[in-house]
Order: sequence, then structure tokens, then C-alpha cells
Amino acid sequence: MRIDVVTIFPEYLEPLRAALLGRAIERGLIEVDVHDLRDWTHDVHRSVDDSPYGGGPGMVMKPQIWGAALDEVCATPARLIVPSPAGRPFTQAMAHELAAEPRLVFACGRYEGIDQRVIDDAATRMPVDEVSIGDYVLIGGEVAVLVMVEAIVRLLPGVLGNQLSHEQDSFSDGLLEGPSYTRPEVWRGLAVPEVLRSGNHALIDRWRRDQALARTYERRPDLLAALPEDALDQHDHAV
Ligand SMILES: Nc1c(O)cccc1[N+](=O)[O-]
Repeated sequence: MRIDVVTIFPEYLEPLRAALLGRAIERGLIEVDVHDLRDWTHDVHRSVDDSPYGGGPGMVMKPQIWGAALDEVCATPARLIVPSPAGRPFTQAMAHELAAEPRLVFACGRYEGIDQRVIDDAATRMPVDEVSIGDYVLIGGEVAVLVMVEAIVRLLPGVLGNQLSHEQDSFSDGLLEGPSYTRPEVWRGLAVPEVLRSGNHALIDRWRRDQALARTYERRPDLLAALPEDALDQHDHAV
């Protein structure tokens, strides 16, 4: 997979080159290029924004600059992702969908966002998704790109050491992950649940499923409601 990011703060994306993602780049599993939007400006101040039509607070990012940048960066086919508080919610299912794409381009807005015509124009030439990582206000889209790229790239074959681990993720079966434990057996008077030390894997699997159902029921009943009809079997009793 090739990933391009267009931003006015390229340094914000440095974490993409660290740890597991950095190793995926070194191993050629992914290619990441970060572009400075200001490289497409021509004025002495390298300005990328202007005041909004209709008035209101803040500034809007200029269509001419973004248009020139995306014309060049998206000259070869790509799916354009625009992090936005007004976007569709980013979910594990969307991460899987985007992990199947050969090329993703992320456009990081700042200020009050990018002139809408940039998105409308791009959508005439490529798939464009405005995507939100959550209902809160950020200063820009860069941190959302870090979140999405990590969630997407970890799904690619070979990136995670243990391929099985992402198949047992939270959300992989539509439920929250239950609690995890490791040594010591007792820590500050708190013991690891005995079933996990029983060696009975059928019982352990049942316990883990029950824990996931109970935690999902307690913290995210919306996920339970969204489960497909056949997701729960006769052994599942969301307490
Ligand atoms: N929430 C937010 C924002 O305020 C600005 C850019 C991107 C996002 N987001 O992806 O959720």
C-alpha cells in the first residue's frame, strides 16, 4: 500500500516512521510520502488560507492551493480521505475496507477546514471520504491521520508479528475485548481469574466471550444492538 499525506505540518506525521509502522516502511510493506501543502503556494507568505465567505470566525483553506496539490499528488489513482468532524465515523470495519485499497491520500485540513469545492472537485475524479475519528474538536486533521493509518496498516499482511492478534482484536467480532492478565498470579492481593489458569481452553474461550459480552453490554450497548442476527448463539447471555 502507498500512503500520501498532504499537510502544512509535515513534522506532525513523523510518528508514522517510528516503531511498527516504521518497520513496515523499512520492510517495503507500505510506502509513505508526506507533502507540505505550502510547496504549492506562490506568494511570499506562502499563505494557504483566507477569510470565510459569509463571515464567521477563523479562516478557510484556499481551493487553489489544495487543487494544485491534489492534482499532482493524486495524478495516479487514489482514494482521498479527508479527516473532518463532519465525516462518517471511522470504525474497525472502515479500517478493514481501507486496508484493501492500493493507495490512500490523506488531506489534512486546518483552521475552519478546506473550501468545500476542493472536495466536490476531487470527487469528480476519485473516491473521496470525509471521515471523523470522534465527536470532539481538534486543531487539524494530522492526528486523525495518525490514528487511521495505524488502524489500517496494522491489518496488512506481515505488519503484525502474530497475524492472529488482529483477528482477536476488540471489534473484530463486534464486541469489546474482555480483560487481559499476565504474571504474577497474585499482584497487590489481586489474583488472576482461576479459569485462565485452568488449562481448559473451552472454558477459557467461554469465559472470555462472556467477559466481552458483559463489558460490551455495560459500556457500549450500541455495539450489541448493531450485531448481525446470527452473531449471538444459544450460549451467549449478555448478563
Ligand atoms: N474531530 C476532528 C476535527 O475537529 C478536525 C479534524 C478531524 C477531526 N476528526 O477526524 O474527527
